[in-house]
Amino acid sequence: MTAAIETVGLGKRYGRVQALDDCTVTVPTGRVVGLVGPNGAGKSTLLQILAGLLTPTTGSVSVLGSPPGGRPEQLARVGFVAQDTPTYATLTVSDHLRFGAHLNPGWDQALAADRIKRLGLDPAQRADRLSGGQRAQLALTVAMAKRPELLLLDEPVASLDPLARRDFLGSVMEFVADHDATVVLSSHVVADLERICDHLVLLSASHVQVAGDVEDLLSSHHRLTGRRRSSVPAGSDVVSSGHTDRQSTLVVRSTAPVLDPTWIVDSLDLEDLEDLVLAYMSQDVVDAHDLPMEATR
Ligand SMILES: Nc1ncnc2c1ncn2[C@@H]1O[C@H](COP(=O)(O)OP(=O)(O)OP(=O)(O)O)[C@@H](O)[C@H]1O
Repeated sequence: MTAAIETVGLGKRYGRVQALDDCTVTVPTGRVVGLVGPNGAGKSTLLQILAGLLTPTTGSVSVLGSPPGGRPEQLARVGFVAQDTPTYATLTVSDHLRFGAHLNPGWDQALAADRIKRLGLDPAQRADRLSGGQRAQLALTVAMAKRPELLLLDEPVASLDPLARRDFLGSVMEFVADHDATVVLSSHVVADLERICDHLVLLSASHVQVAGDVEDLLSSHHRLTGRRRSSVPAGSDVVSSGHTDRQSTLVVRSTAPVLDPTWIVDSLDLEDLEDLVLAYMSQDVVDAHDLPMEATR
């Protein structure tokens, strides 16, 4: 099956700034992807490359099996809402829908009109008189009514209050369920996205630190508790570590079960996802040699 997104060794340089480096990611179709990373990690750069708005400096990228951007048929398959949820200040809500219909051959007017009605937006209201949350919903409506196979949303909930955030994410979930689309949402905070994402790509300092289905990420990481200076189990990579005088607690990555009897091994669940992401994000990825313990690898 064709991947929704496939990048190999992707890099983007702006002058002296390496915004994205050696980024290799495969996202299967039908996933809701959380693209998570701190400020300046390269999230917007990656999304703009996927949308065909930026050309990479190195590497290759394929979106729905073709190079991004370029041909109109390819552009019609991808919806993109940029970070500042762009709308046209002096155009009304209904102008936006007319504009969308004019520019997009696959425009779904029924979907657009139904969403505007359900959101309680006044079709005659100018975009610059809408609240931030309403503007975000309008931009999302226009992107959804294109009926894209891939929807790219750059920090869509950053400026929304908790209620608007819930409504917005609910709309995204509904769209995914109804149209079998792939969605990528970026955020600084995994807590924003963990309710709806089944796949994560974690960018930090322009590199992909970890990527995969949430279920696989959780099952390939373990929390170990044991005597300080116990050996790190063979085949495990230490993601984070904490120590008291007598005890060490590690989060390790290991695809095989950890069978070392010197450690109590706990599996991770969805509640641990944020801590796991934070450990990677803070580049707390610890080399076993730095640990106050013997490494058996
Ligand atoms: N047009 C540009 N010219 C020069 N440098 C840029 C440009 N756009 C982005 N950068 C730099 O590239 C790096 C990655 O920026 P990018 O906007 O992709 O990160 P981000 O993860 O989306 O950040 P944020 O979460 O703050 O939006 C940053 O160091 C940024 O300063």
